[in-house]
Amino acid sequence: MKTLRIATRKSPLALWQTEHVAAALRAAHPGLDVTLVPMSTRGDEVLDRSLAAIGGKGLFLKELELAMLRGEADCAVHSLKDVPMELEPGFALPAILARADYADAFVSNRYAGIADLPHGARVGTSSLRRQAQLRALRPDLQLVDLRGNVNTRLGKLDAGEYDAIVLACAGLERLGFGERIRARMAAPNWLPAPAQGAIAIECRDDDIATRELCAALDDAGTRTCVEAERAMNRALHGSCHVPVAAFARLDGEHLHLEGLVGSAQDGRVVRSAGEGRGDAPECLGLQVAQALLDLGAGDFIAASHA
Ligand SMILES: NCc1[nH]cc(CCC(=O)O)c1CC(=O)O
Repeated sequence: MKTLRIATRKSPLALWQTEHVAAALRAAHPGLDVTLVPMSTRGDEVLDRSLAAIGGKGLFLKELELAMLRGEADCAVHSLKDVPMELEPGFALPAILARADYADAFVSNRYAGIADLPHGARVGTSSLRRQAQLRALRPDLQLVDLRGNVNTRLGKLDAGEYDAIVLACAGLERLGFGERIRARMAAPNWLPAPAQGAIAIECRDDDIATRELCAALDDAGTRTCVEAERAMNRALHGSCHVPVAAFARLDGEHLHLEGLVGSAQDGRVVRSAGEGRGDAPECLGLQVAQALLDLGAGDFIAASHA
């Protein structure tokens, strides 16, 4: 019997997502023996500093990639929004699964939505993208850092540390916390992280057998949309240092992309949108990135790197 070992982070969300992929792989390939290889990453261990400060999202991938290079795992499962725009050389994404809800969630024990928050309310989020959009909507809010996994963040909200927090709907739904979503924060008023809600499988570029097994789970429509979003972000030198948001949807052959770049400092945002063909998502990503730069997005990007 063939076996496939999947490396995963140990957070409850990562484990849920990897179990989900493992079940789908078993269903697609009866007789395949799929096992999990749970691992700790630096991104999970260092919780007292912002992700941007300790080196960005690649931290969640590195240990898993090393395990694949050492031959201890065949592939790894990630939230695609945590995968850097430039994949490490020698690796590929043989499957991007059908996207779950892409939207963010307003979560609070007292208020129904952003508009209900009293003046100066404390809102927890460490995402620069969420901070920039919150500042643009409500300059009076007090934005407070909030790291840790989804369960930890909900725990801090319940302990009264925040009036509200913002999380991804997908992560809440997957962990069975869907009823905690007080309001969906969705396009066009509020944009998600590029690829939010999409799960990806990563493996070694030269591991053809693993690539073929995983390819059975690929969702072409999701891949098209997230390629446009990621191409836009890449062209803007997006990382977690720069507040960039993007959302694409495919309507037949037409691909629509909305993008936003914000300033985490002062609540200024620039937005743009474009339409293109579903067979050329990167072109559309570049086009919307250029439109954002023409509107002055470069100033925010330069300021974030200063
Ligand atoms: N930043 C961590 C992270 N990475 C992916 C998700 C949600 C699941 C997804 O986007 O598929 C989350 C939690 C959150 O932002 O609330």
